[in-house]
Amino acid sequence: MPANTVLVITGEAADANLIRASLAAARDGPFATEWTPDLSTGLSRLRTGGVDIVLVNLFLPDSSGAETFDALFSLVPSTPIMVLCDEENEPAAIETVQRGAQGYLSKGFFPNALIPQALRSIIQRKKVEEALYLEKERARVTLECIGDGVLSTDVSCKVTYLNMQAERMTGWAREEARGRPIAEVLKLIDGETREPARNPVELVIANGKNMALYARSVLVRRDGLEIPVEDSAAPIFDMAGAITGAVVTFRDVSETRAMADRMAHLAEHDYLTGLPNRLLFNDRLAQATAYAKRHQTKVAVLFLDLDNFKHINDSLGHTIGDRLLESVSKRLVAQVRQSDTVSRLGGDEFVIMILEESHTEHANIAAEKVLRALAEPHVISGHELHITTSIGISVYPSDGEDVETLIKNADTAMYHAKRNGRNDFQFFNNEMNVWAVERQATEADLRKAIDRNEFVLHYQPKIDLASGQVTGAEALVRWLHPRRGVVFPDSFIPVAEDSGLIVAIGRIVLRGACQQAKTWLDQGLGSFVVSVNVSALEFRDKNFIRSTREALQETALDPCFLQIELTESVLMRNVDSSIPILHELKQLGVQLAVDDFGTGYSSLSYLSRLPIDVLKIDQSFVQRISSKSDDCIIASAVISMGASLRQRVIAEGVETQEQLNFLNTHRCNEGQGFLFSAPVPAEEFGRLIRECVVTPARPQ
Ligand SMILES: Nc1nc2c(ncn2[C@@H]2O[C@@H]3COP(=O)(O)O[C@H]4[C@@H](O)[C@H](n5cnc6c(=O)[nH]c(N)nc65)O[C@@H]4COP(=O)(O)O[C@H]3[C@H]2O)c(=O)[nH]1
Repeated sequence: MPANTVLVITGEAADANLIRASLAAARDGPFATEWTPDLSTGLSRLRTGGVDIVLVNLFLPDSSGAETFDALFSLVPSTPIMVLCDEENEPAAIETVQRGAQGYLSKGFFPNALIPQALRSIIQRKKVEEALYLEKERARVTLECIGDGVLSTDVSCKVTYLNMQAERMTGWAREEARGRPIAEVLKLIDGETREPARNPVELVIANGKNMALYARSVLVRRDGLEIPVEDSAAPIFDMAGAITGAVVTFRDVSETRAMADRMAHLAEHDYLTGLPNRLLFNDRLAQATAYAKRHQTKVAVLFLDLDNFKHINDSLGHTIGDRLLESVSKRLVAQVRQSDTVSRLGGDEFVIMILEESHTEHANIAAEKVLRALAEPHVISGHELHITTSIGISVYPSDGEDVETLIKNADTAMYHAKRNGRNDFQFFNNEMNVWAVERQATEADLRKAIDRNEFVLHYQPKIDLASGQVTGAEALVRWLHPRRGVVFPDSFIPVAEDSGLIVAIGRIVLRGACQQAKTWLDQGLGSFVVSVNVSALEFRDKNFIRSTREALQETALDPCFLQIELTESVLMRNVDSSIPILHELKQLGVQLAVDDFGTGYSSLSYLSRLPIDVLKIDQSFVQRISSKSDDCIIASAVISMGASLRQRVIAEGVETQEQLNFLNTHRCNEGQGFLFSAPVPAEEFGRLIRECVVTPARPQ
């Protein structure tokens, strides 16, 4: 054990010797005793360090009384100082004890055998005190610096300590809070029920175990502000293992809880419209059907698909498309009751769950209201957008007992509503399922057909009614199905349009028709135009112009021999965006024809704005021509409309001589129909031309 160094500062050498002798006799270890006769040499010695205890006589040659002590204490505050005194100086010595001295030693005790022991214990106690002080200081600084609130109580749950963060969060100053019940200072409520929550400190003291706070705890600050908090409490035990109190630490989790709430909301809602997403909708529908089962009620599912959304999105951009979806979702929510759920499944598909009693009158009413509300123009960024929707409705339990079936069947019914002319609603029936299965099979077969190129083109001649010359040929696609044989376009074009496969099929047709026209030209069969039908989806496809150009280039066909037929409804659906596409096509050098003319709602002013070469009167008008029919008036009106627009007019579906006579009388330019020839394969068409089998038609 290293010797403890004792510095004796006294002007009396005899006293110093007595003490030295006393310490030399120490049995529990050595002392190194040093002596200085006055304060200044004492202070110098202390500055060099290594002194464990100072024994000082307050009355020195260069200093006297309390001043002596103060000078030493201020230099070495953590070194114990004992004052040496005689009876007469005892009051001054006692006073230094109040100023920080460890004690005093009267002259009569200098030789006492207990002195070494006493000094040793003072030295050790001072060291322990110093270590404890540092420990406590470290803990205090840590507690004041950390971002969590820390609060401790005694065993009766009275507050004993709050760190600075706890002061801020509770609104209680440490001094004010001390001694108050914890429930008053740390006031917690259940964030969900808003009932007071039992304070964790009370539970910890009762159970003697650590515990976490209730997950949705909210701290009510002294001024009433509510802060969501999270954390834990732990008991404090004394050395004997008895609980003396508890510490609770808590942290402001407003941001993390808000973030968690946001994440939970996002997981169940559509980011764009804020409506419940598919996940939440499915869950609500499952609950609603379970309720309906118990109470023998019904649930209707309305499946909505916006009719022209894709086109608006493609032509005006996604920002406007998004705003339109927001506008649609607001209108949908406004049309149904609060107990119903409107959800966006994605894209332009929405579903609505309607709770019914025993009938489906709410679904009926809601569908009608939705159709009306959505058809009102949506004004977005200066554009007046018109959109309609098709709605399919399935009803629990008759159309399905589970969520998946109900949505699938409502979707199928929506499909039928769309096919029936859009802007309408349709209840599901079981026959639709058979149809849906067939449709699926057709779609799957069509995909294979594209890969295997199972398509052929038939050509139907167009005849100049005055000269009887063939002026052109309409290319009409046929599908050579490996099992079903020849499939006509009406059976597969709608499926191809709905599935988007029409774009690929259209390319095959376009290229095939250009190739055939070029072959006929090269064979010297005469100069006539070959026309192809182009669906809405192809026409609006951003690559349409490019693939038309490529087909012409690859086949080396002069563009003036190609005609693109577009139905009136395709053109009129969005005239503003149709016009630039039509102009681009015209720039390529191709001809443009309006198919099924008369069935849409084109006005003359619109038509005059379109760069159209040919109007094709829909066959329904032609076929109703008879001597007494009023339809004759329409047919003649359409012919004169074409003439006034300086466009060639072709009558489609000419079947009888009577119709032909009528058309000739009204100076219709061209005709097409079974009277001249049905659509035929390319070789046969070539033969027809070569052998002049097509009957020239002269007015009779
Ligand atoms: N009752 C009657 N019908 C006649 C007469 N003359 C011709 N037809 C038929 O009327 C349809 C005329 O074609 P469309 O109106 O463009 O109507 C076409 C067209 O909209 C569509 N289509 C045909 N080929 C294609 C194609 O390659 N692409 C696209 N997108 N659609 C096509 O399928 C529809 C039906 O085509 P098809 O079955 O070939 O039916 C053809 C043709 O065979 C007649 O005198 N009387």
